[in-house]
Amino acid sequence: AADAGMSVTLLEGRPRLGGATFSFRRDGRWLDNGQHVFLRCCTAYRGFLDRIGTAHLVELQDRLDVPVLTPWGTTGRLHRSGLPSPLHLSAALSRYPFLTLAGRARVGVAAMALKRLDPDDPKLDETTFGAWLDRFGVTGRERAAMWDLVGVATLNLTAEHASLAMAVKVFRTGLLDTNDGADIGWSRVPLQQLHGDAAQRALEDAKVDVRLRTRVSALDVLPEGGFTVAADGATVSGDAVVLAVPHEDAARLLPPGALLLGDRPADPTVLAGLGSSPIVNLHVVYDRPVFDHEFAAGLASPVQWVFDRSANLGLPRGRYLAVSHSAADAEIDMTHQQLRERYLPALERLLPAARDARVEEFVVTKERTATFRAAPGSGRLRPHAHTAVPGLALAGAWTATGWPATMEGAVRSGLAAAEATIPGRVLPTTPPGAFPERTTTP
Ligand SMILES: Cc1cc2nc3c(=O)[nH]c(=O)nc-3n(C[C@H](O)[C@H](O)[C@H](O)COP(=O)(O)OP(=O)(O)OC[C@H]3O[C@@H](n4cnc5c(N)ncnc54)[C@H](O)[C@@H]3O)c2cc1C
Repeated sequence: AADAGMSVTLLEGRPRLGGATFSFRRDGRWLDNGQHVFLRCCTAYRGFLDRIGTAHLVELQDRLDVPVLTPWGTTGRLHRSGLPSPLHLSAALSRYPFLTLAGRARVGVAAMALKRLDPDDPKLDETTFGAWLDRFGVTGRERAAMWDLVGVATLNLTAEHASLAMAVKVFRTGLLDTNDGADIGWSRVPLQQLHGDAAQRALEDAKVDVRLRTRVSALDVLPEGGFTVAADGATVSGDAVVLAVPHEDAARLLPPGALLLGDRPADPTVLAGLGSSPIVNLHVVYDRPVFDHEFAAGLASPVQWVFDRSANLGLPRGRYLAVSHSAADAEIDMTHQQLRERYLPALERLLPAARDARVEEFVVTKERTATFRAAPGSGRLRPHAHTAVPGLALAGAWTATGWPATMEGAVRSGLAAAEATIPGRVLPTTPPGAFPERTTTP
């Protein structure tokens, strides 16, 4: 909005920007609240990094390549070639050691059927991805070895709970529509540096009045037009408001009659139906290198994904590992000790070098409401940016972005909300598939 020439005030309840992507200091070291990755197909997110001047601080694989580790020592690889989709995955599939010949055929047939589905078809939001996979005779083992490996990390739900519509979006956009969509990217620096701090600098350069530690308690529509926002004893007024808070907070703050679902008025309390899905991250520092990869997925292990974040702490490679566990309903209430007893032996089984290493630090970060639950029916509960009140727009990864709860969805929602509040103004957007040199003021 500031790029489009608006005078903008940003009210943030926390003492920092960055929202669900943040870092914290512990014993003088920066740890992220949770490992965040993006894919090459996340064009709006990558455009956002470019806009705030941090695109050079991320790594993006030339080609998708994921080592898949097992407790019995066999390592598989999910990787792509330069061939056009779907041939780009055929070599990996034919050599993937965790599928039988029949299993590979079933994966191929299901992938081709999935490519023909439209993620915007509301019917797909009425069933689970798991129920759909069952139609192809996909076994539990194949589901774990292929579909959940990608699906759980991106949807934050297992196939048996995830909406088919969201799964189609992820697998089509990432793996099937183009050959390079799923190349994986990650930050080389703490998230706070990549997002929050850099965004604050970019906003202030764009003359945005950024007010931290300013929690909004009420949002009112004025009879004569315009809005007032009450925040920590102060009142800010404006011609337009973007409400960019999680859905639970939006439900409390939305003025009566404002929410539209499918262009019909809806009571904001229905947003509670979006629910939440937790993520648990474990940060383990060893006294010596134990890991040979940048990251890897685990199979038949409580370790879903493990990342080498040693560079983040200025340690030699392979010493600081971040273990990311999505759809963590069973783990979220475990104690520190229970998580330690579950994950350290599991890491030793996947990484033989960890067996002789000493654990110097074991830190747990839990995000109970990490994302909304992308379950069947969630599509109906995700509003578009515009509301029934002209000048009031909604933003957030939970709104109707077409994406699951991701950084990409969050950025897309922000652009849509800014456009919705500025009638007649065309804002900089990101052309699909392109990584813009720089987002410019129109
Ligand atoms: C542990 C974890 C791992 C994840 N991994 C990935 C990943 O690998 N890849 C990926 O793409 N996505 C990932 N995500 C999801 C991604 O981080 C989120 O979808 C995205 O950041 C949400 O952005 P948002 O702007 O919608 O909401 P948020 O980032 O939650 O921002 C909302 C902001 O509103 C503020 N706020 C709330 N109420 C008020 C109020 N009353 N007044 C003022 N301010 C208020 C909050 O303080 C917050 O800063 C992960 C999330 C978590 C938690």
